[in-house]
Amino acid sequence: MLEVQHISKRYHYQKVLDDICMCFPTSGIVAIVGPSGCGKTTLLHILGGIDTDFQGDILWKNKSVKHHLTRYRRHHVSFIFQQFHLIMWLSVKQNISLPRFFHKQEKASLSLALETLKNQSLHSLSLGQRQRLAYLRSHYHRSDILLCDEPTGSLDPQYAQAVMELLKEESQHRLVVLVSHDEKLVSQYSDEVYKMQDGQIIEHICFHETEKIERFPTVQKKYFLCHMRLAFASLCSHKARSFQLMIGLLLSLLSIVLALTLTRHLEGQFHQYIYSLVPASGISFQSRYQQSLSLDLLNQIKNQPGIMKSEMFLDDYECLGIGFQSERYEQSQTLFIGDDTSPYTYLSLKYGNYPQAHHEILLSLSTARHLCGQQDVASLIGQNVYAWYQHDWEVKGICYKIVGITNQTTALDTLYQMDHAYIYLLKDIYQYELEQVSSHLGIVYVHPDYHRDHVMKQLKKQFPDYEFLAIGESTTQNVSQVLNQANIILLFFSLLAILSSLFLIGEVMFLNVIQKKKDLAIMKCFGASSLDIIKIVLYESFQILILTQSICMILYYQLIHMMNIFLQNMFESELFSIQVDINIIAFVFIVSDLLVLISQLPPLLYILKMNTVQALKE
Ligand SMILES: Nc1ncnc2c1ncn2[C@@H]1O[C@H](COP(=O)(O)OP(=O)(O)OP(=O)(O)O)[C@@H](O)[C@H]1O
Repeated sequence: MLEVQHISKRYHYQKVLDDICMCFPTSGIVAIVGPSGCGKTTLLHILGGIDTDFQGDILWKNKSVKHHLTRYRRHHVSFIFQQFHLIMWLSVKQNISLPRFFHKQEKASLSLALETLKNQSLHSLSLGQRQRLAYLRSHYHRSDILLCDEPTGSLDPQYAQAVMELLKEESQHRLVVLVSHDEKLVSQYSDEVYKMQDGQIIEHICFHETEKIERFPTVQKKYFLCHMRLAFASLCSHKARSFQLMIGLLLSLLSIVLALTLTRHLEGQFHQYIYSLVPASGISFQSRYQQSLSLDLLNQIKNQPGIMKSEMFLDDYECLGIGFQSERYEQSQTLFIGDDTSPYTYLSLKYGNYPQAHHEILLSLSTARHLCGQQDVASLIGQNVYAWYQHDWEVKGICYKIVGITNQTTALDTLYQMDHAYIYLLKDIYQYELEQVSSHLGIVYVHPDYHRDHVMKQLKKQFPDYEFLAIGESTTQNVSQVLNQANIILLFFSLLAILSSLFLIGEVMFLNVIQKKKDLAIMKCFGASSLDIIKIVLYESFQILILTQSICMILYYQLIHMMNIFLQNMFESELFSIQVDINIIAFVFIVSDLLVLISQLPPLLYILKMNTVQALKE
């Protein structure tokens, strides 16, 4: 079944194998003997398909396998190495069953007193125990060919005999190729012997005709979970490094999800905040020719379809705020009030009624709370407050009666009153005629059922001498622009952070592969293909990533919750609250998965190019 034709091998200028031709039986023990350095191990590596750099050909069932050595090795060969080649970061049990991670095999019974060893640490095993372990591992893959390099070298005579007995039994069902210096054991157990010297076969002795049994390769199946388990064992073998890597990755993932969530949500909240300062239904107007506005004009505009309220701001009068102080204005006792004239018709009332007279006012709920301090807000109903106005350095107060409190929380403290009420009240205390009122800026509010742009178009048509502008639009645009720029900068830095930590993962995995290349080569000798190795390395990275992403998710939820509590305490309002954004998490996690995949290219390329024989010798 197995045949090698004209095999030659050079190491630089040294010819190690010189035109070797051999034909092996299907079963039985074939020994290769010769002095040290004659090329036995090199020949064994070529027979096993782990050394691919040679001249000549290998035939399996009369077909050349020179170009399919990986498949040939995985399906038909297993090894017992002179240096045992155990993987120190796997347990005794995992080492013995290594082939089962890559092949579907029946579970072999533990013999050779290994039952007692399986719970021991690998480091505590003696040389003999390790060799027995190496034997048992080869037993787990019932391959067609078992290649043994000095399988009894480290065993005492009693165990050496036991191993040879087992190999003899094995050789009933498969071909056992044995390299040994023990002439007694070789002559006692071998069916054929090849003698080598200086890289050549100098003698072939056949003791017994071996029976040719036709064997078929075992059914092979790869398990996702097996790769996962090996990846996890590898991850645990360098806990401190994995932990550091996870911390770095966690910080960058967390910073990017938080940065994106904050910018995305706060942008919406800023817009809401701006709208609460400058209502989205407002249109400001002024004369194109700098003429003063009149109450007549205001009433005309108010009668246009879609207009809820019109108001004008007096040029030289400024509202300073409200307070309970009736004698004189004192800044410390006065609550600053925004120039809000917005209509109250559609605001829902928490307490009291809508104003029926000029000196009656409504307060927004937040304003009422600020004004009454510790007291119950309902107690404000019916109370008098003084609104202080300034004109020509003269401050005068108007007495208002609080008749109601709305449900509104407003960004600026706000009072609502009847149309033009303050103009009539100021007229009385400052003693001016309505005709003398000077105002250059007016404002109209559009009914919620109407579209502001349409109403503005109509107004422009009806009042061509006046200029109409949607309130807050340019502010909103400016804020959007600033927020967008901040977004881009934040994104850029977060991306840098994530890229550097992913680069770190790539680098760490690359070092990991270099450090473990011997172990990976051992896996290759026991049935792992390059793809299996690649999967193990990839799964290890993804285990780190998924673990980190899970922690990141938990911390993200907690941090958002804490931030909301902080923002609510700071602004004393629920206006600023950040929502957990699953889309952002999904987006960041998918991008990081892709980047991890890309960062794994260098280690994966290294695995593909790895020289198994060289790696085994390290
Ligand atoms: N990677 C290598 N680079 C250069 N020379 C090598 C390399 N590996 C083996 N050799 C040389 O090839 C020759 C054959 O080595 P090999 O290990 O096959 O001998 P061997 O017969 O198995 O020896 P032993 O019985 O002592 O194990 C030796 O001279 C060795 O120095």
